Amino acid sequence: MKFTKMQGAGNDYVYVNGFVEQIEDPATLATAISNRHFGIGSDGLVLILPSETCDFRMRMFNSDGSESEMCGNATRCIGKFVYDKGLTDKTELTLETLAGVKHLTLNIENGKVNSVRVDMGEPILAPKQIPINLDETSVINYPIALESRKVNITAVSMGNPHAVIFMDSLEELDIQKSGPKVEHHPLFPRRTNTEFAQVISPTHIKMRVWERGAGETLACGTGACATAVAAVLNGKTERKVTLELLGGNLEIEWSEADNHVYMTGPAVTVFEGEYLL
Ligand SMILES: N[C@@H](CCC[C@H](N)C(=O)O)C(=O)O
Repeated sequence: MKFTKMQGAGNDYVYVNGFVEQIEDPATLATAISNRHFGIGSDGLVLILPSETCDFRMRMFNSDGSESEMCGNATRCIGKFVYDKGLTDKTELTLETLAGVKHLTLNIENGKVNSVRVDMGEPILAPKQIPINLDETSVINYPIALESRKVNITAVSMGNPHAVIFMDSLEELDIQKSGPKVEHHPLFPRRTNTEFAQVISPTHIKMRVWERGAGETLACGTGACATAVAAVLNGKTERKVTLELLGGNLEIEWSEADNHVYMTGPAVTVFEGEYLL
């Protein structure tokens, strides 16, 4: 199987051209190839597929084999993959995902894509749709128990579930301990991605992420969008912010005009190869 390893702000996936390769069991393949010792090494697997309604279709699998509805960093890398490889010459693309249609704008430099702006759509705050088992209209700065501790979460779906926790400082964060506890908290019937965020200024947030099905990653596009939305809902920042992640920065804007969240960030090809199935 031919593959391309790509990363967006350090969130790395193995990308496979599903127009050419037939993948019978992507969940099992995702687990095998993601292994950083016995596989290619990645946060998961992304399939680029034909679509009946859009230019392309994405399927994304975490490193534990679970399929996610959405992946922000992968949408940007798909934009780069299809343009740089000549699968399209369009710089405005539609992408079908399990979380609806996403609109991509490719920024070209020297004939190649160097960054991508994605219309990530409207954030979802209704608990049933996130999903989180609470009878509230929205879950903003809501206290939950993590064993003996209490933390306040803001729950946002960007097509996939996120719990955002604001902290005074990320210095004291033990993400290997706290991440899995929020991911598997009984309030979240389909588990959750978790963002730990420190507001640096009204236009700058530092963030670390514990991803559902993958553990800590260097960046999460949907997580950055959810964090920007949560920061506005909690009165902490302006609507246009820089999200500083371990693997790089993402520019996020929650537009007042159309309620959509816009994400701009890098997309990088790391290497290509063949994997023996
Ligand atoms: N890293 C991604 C999100 C990946 C999906 C997530 N782990 C889930 O299960 O929802 C991003 O860039 O958005």
